[in-house]
Amino acid sequence: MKIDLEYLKAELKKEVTEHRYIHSLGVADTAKRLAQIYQADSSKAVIAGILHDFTKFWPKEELAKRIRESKELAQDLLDYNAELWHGPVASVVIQEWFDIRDEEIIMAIRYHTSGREQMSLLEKIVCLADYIEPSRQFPGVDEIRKIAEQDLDEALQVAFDGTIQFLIQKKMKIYPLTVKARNDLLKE
Ligand SMILES: Nc1ncnc2c1ncn2[C@@H]1O[C@H](COP(=O)(O)OP(=O)(O)O)[C@@H](O)[C@H]1O
Repeated sequence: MKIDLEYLKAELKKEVTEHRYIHSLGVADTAKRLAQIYQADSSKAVIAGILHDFTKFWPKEELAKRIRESKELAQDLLDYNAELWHGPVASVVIQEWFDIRDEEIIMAIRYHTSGREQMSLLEKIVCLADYIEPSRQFPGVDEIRKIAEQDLDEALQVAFDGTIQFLIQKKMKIYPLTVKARNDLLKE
């Protein structure tokens, strides 16, 4: 794929904080390494990693508007945590801004926070990379990093368990796709 990564990074830098920029490059790096281990397309993994949080700092009203105006995005997102909105919106925005038309990249960005049932290999890789990239620090992250080297599905399931536990602890609504994603990984 002929996409100028330096251009994507420069555009990302204009949209996000320094911390988020470093996180995004960490996700790109980790996704690349996971793609090498699990034989996915590493150039797609890098592009999705760089761009997954592209709209993270857009105002909530703008994100909600983009979801309402989109025929591609699930409208029920609007009934849940606004933290879930930036991935789906970024997956639409990158099509317009960068003419990225690759469905695998688009879906990996769209579902990087929630996951979903029947995730593709690239979706799993980007979602897990977001959880374990080097600047992430939370209890248990090293254990997930270890599992990630051996078993992609198990590592992602443990990551979703952590997210679900976090939401329960905070008494927050759980967007059901994450539960579905987690159950699906247990079945596989
Ligand atoms: N199923 C879900 N339902 C509701 N909120 C969720 C769900 N999954 C993740 N979140 C929220 O999204 C946040 C993580 O977003 P994420 O995109 O992974 O982080 P980042 O944007 O920092 O890479 C969690 O802290 C949680 O608040």
